[in-house]
Amino acid sequence: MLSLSFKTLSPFLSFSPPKPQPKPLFPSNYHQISLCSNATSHSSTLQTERGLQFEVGNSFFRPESFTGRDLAVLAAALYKRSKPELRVLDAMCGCGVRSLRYLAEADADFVLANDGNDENRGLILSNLSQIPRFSGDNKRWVVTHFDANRIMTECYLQRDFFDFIDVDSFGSDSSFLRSAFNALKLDGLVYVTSTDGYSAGGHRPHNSLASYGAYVRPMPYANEIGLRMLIGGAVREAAVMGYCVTPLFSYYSYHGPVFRVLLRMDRGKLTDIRHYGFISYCHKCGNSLAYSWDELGNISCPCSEAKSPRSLVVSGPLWTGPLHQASYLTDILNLAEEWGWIGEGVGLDLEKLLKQMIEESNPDLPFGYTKLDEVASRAKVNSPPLRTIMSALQKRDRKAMVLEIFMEGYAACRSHIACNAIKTNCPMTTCISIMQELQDQ
Ligand SMILES: C[S@@+](CC[C@H](N)C(=O)[O-])C[C@H]1O[C@@H](n2cnc3c(N)ncnc32)[C@H](O)[C@@H]1O
Repeated sequence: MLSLSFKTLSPFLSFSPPKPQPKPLFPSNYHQISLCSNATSHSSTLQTERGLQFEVGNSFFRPESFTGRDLAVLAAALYKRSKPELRVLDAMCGCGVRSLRYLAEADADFVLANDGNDENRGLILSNLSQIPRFSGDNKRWVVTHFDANRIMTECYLQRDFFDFIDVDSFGSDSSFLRSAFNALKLDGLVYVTSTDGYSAGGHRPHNSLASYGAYVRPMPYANEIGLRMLIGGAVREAAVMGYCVTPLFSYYSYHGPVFRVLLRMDRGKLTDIRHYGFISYCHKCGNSLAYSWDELGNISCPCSEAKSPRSLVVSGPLWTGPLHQASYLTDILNLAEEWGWIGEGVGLDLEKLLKQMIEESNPDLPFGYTKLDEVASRAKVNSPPLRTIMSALQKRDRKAMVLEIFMEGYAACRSHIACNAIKTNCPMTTCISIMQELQDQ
C-alpha cells in the first residue's frame, strides 16, 4: 500500500512542468496500491452494448447513456488513428463498461479503470477479463479505487500522462478539471460530464458562480447555457494552468439531464477572449446578444432600454463560441458508418444526432435556440409544425426577390438539445411575423 498524504497529492498544485513524451506503462505494483485487493461478489445483471456483454451489478449504470458512450469510443478510436498509441484514464468507471469499450472497440493500448467505490471491483475485474490483461510484456488494463482527483494527480506526479481522460462525474465536473488537465498529454482529449442541471437553468446562480465561475440567469435555452457554462469553466481552469482547450463537440441529453463535452487541450494562453464572454436575453422582445469583456459597459436591449431594463438578464462569463467542430463531427460520423453503427436498426439515433450537430455548426447560426412555443405565444397563434416554420425561414428571400433585393433566406436548423426548437439567425420579431403569416395562409 502506498502511503501518500492528501497534502502532497493536492490537485490544486499551481505549477505545470513541461510534458515529456509518454512514459512507460503503469508500474507493475499499481494493482496493489488500490484500496481494495479482493474481488467482491455482485448481483448478476447482464447488459449488452454494441454487441459487448457486461454485468452492472449494483453499480451506477444508465443504459440511456449509451449514446454518450458511443461518442466517447468513436472519439478515442479517431484519436488512435493519428497517434502512436492510445492510453485512456477512465476516472469514474462505474462497472467498467467504458473501459471495456475503449479496449475492445477503440483498441486502446492501455486503460486505467478507476472508480472511487471499491465495491465495484469484482464487477470491473470480471467485465474487463474479457480482454487479455497483457499484450506482450505490457499491461493493457489496471483497476484502481481512488478518489478521481487523487489518481489523476498521482499520474501527473509520476509523469504518467494519458491521451484520453473520461470524467463521468455526478453533479458538476469542475472540481476534477485541474487534475484531469494535469494528467493529460498535450493535444490529448478530455471528455467531461456534468449533471448539474439546476445551475444550467439559472435557478442557483451562486452555485454556478462557485462551480463554473459564471453567474447564470434563467434563459429559454438553458440547456445550451449549461454546455456553455461547462466549456467556459474548463477554458478558465485551463487558462490558469497555461493551457487552452477547444470543444470538439458538445452533447446534451435529457436523460439525467446530462451535459457532455469533448475538449482538446493544448499549450496556450487565454489571449483570444472573443469566445469567452457574456450572453444577454431580453424577456420583453425575446432577442439575445453576446458581449465581449470590453463591451460590458454597453449591455442593453434597444427595446427595453427606456421602459423596463429589468427584463434584460445577463449570464456569464460563458463560452460564446462554436459548440462543435463540423469537420471533427464529420470524421466521427464517417467512422460510425465504417463500423456499421449508422443506419436502419443499428444507429438511426446516432446518425440523426451527429447530422443535427453538424448542422448546428453552421457559422451563420448564433448561439441559443428558439422554442416554437415561445414564438407562438408572442405571436398569439398556434405553433405550426417545426418543418413548416423552418422552410418558411429558409425561403424568406421570396418577398425580397419581389422587391428586387438580393437576400438569402435565414439560416435555420433543428437543435439536438430541444425537440420543438430551432436554431436560426432570424430575429424574434421576424419569427413572430412569419408565424402569423403562416397562420393566415
Ligand atoms: C456516473 S457513474 C459512472 C458511470 C460509468 N462511467 C458508465 O458509463 O456507466 C459515476 C461513478 O463515479 C464514482 N465516483 C463518484 N465520485 C467519485 C470520485 N470522487 N472519485 C472516483 N469515483 C467517483 C461512483 O462510484 C460511480 O460509479
